[in-house]
Amino acid sequence: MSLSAENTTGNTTGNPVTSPAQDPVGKPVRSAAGDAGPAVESGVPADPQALIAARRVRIDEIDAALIGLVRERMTVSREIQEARIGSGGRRVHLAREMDILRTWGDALGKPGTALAMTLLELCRGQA
Ligand SMILES: C=C(O[C@@H]1C=C(C(=O)O)C=C[C@H]1O)C(=O)O
Repeated sequence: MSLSAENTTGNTTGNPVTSPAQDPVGKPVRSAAGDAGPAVESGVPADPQALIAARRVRIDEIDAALIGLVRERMTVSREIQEARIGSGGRRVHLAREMDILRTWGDALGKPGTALAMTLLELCRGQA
């Protein structure tokens, strides 16, 4: 499964992006959503409701993929914890958790750290 972003322009608005190079005369072009109707040069979708509906379908797909990945992470994490406990160790490994919190914080800031704490709670229970 791939979570790679469809949009390589760095645009995070969810709005279609058109460039003068692709559309020099400003005529309507297909939107980034593909099925959300034409967009215009300004980047304002001609049919915002169609765009919103189409992009929500994609958000639902992304959420389903994320939930699947979280469930897989829980399974893998449990395997590690059980192996460690089975060989006389502890469930929690604080140094490893600090690395994970740093990774998420570096990528996404404070909310990223909070998200990582939630992930860790899901994976190993309350510390
Ligand atoms: C999975 C592990 O065990 C625990 C769970 C972790 C996790 O879900 O990422 C991280 C550290 C440990 O507290 C591990 O040590 O890697």
